[in-house]
Amino acid sequence: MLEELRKIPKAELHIHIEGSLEPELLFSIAERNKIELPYKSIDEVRQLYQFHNLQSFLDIYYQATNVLKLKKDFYELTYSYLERVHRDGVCHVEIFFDPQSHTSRGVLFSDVIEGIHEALEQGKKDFNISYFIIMSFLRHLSEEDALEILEQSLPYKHLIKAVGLDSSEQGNPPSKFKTVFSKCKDLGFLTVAHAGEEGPPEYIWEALNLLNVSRIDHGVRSIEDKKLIEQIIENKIPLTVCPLSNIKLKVYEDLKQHHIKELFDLGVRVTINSDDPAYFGGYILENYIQCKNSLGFTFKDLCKISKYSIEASFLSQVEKDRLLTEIDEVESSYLI
Ligand SMILES: Nc1ncnc2[nH]cnc12
Ligand SMILES: [Zn+2]
Repeated sequence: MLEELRKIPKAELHIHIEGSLEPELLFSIAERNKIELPYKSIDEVRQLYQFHNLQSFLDIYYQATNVLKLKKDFYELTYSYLERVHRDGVCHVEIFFDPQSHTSRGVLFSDVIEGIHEALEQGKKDFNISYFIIMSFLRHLSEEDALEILEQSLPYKHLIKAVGLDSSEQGNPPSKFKTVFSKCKDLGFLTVAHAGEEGPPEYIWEALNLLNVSRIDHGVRSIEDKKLIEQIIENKIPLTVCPLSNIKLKVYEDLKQHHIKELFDLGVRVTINSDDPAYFGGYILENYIQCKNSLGFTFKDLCKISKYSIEASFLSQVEKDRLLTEIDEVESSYLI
């Protein structure tokens, strides 16, 4: 079954490229950039990856991000991720990057986006993985800061498909970013937002009604609001769920308690993603496998979830139809 799961063409729609920085790469880039790390070994770093909530993770994530300085670093980070998920059967990625966490340290916006973009182009040639880039605003910063980075991004607008909203959720509701999201829409960007990871269902309502998002990132706390679930089902709003992330960040104590299967059974278009795979114990395929093992998803269910990931992507309908047919072929060859 593992081999069959690997073969299902999947889209990954919720991956922070900075969250794919494996300790090995962290050390090698730090050495190249002559940055002294506060840890001595890879093992010591991995031991730090015990989190009790989102903020305890973000503190370590932003610290590690500090080693990324040059275009070459962003290229290497992104290409390593693609090399890795190619083995998981990923055919399309929509990756987040957090420009503010780099430009605030003096890194050039151009180096960040060009490094990421060139790696994605190379990955398309080498692994046949298509892509879109999503620029994420850091919600713990002000809306003025978001407007400022939006301004800096405009020369690279052709490389950015959508904007998102991430970082510390509690106390930073989507409504804080209404103006910048409205400006982004006017400029032609699509929009997504993290909501209902740790924050209440009200934040999901705000993301839908005030930011007009195409997808909700995480969204697991929608289960607490019956009306919201009805709305999500009726309007076919996809949720980009990250099961192993939710366990590592203690949204749930155990995968068996996760609501993804309940949401799926209700008819919500859930997708399975990795979020920050270098920190959370698994890339996308591992998330699929553990959902199957802990929550009783069948192979057919997981094919349906992959189809949701294609349908929820920003690909053209022609591209979607081609990939949906490929999933049908994998599914029927397994079920024969
Ligand atoms: N899981 C997550 N939630 C919010 N912001 C993030 N940035 C990176 N990972 C994140
Ligand atoms: Zn995320």
